[in-house]
Amino acid sequence: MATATKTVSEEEEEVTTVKVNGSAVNGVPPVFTSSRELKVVFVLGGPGSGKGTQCSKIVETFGFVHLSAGDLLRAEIKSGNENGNMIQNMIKEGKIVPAEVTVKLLQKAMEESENDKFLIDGFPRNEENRAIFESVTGIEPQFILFFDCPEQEMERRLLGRNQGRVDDNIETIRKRFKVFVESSIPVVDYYETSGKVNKIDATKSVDKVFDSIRPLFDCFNHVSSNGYEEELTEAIKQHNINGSAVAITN
Ligand SMILES: Nc1ncnc2c1ncn2[C@@H]1O[C@H](COP(=O)(O)OP(=O)(O)O)[C@@H](O)[C@H]1O
Ligand SMILES: Nc1ccn([C@@H]2O[C@H](COP(=O)(O)OP(=O)(O)O)[C@@H](O)[C@H]2O)c(=O)n1
Repeated sequence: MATATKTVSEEEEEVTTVKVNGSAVNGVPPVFTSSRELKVVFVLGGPGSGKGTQCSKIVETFGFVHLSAGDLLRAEIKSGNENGNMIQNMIKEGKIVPAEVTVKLLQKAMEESENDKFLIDGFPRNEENRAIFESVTGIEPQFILFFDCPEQEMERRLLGRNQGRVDDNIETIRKRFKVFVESSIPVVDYYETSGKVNKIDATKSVDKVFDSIRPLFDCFNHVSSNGYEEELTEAIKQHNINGSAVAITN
């Protein structure tokens, strides 16, 4: 009689062979257990550049799931998990939490969701974030949204944010800016070499910023006869022709 119980070897097989987007990294297969073809967009930019604000609008209009690495880490502190104290101290100091912790939270959130389109906000924040995410999930991002904003404007926004965050004070803000320039900009540079970065002028009004983002997401809603990949490539090309070729200003 057939039974629902899997043998150990069947379970091993499932974990190592049913994987997202396929490829093994350095010969080690990804351990992600979902078999869905997930589409991921990374949303990067300095603290206070408006990432979360725009992610909410993209979710409303294009049906993505918003995963904020910072929000997931803050929820972990609240949950009373053993890592909570360490995470709290890192955030207070504006430091980047070890990638295994953050990747595990992102992975769990993606596996628990039934959606297949994710905006991953505030991640990868350094090379370690990027490499571990890639090796664990096997996911290559569709593209990167990079919010370009001068520090003076980000500082003004953060000091007015009023969300009671332990890191929105001038001392920690300065540390976060330094970490952003030293650790996060190199990740943007890395993706720039494969033409995946779409720089957004984040100094404009919320609605104007969204207008400049919108064409990059249209292809997720209506796929032309050329197919989704071609439509996305064309949208990225047009975005760059329209005066936003990547030139990091920090
Ligand atoms: N385009 C904008 N112009 C002015 N203020 C903005 C703009 N976008 C966001 N803000 C405000 O700036 C603060 C930081 O925005 P937020 O989306 O939380 O940034 P991030 O997620 O990049 O840290 C918030 O108080 C938000 O309301
Ligand atoms: N990938 C990430 C994202 C956030 N964080 C931590 O969470 C803090 C807040 O990040 P956030 O993305 O919520 O906020 P912003 O700094 O973008 O405003 C960072 O300064 C880091 O201490 C992290 O360690 N690793």
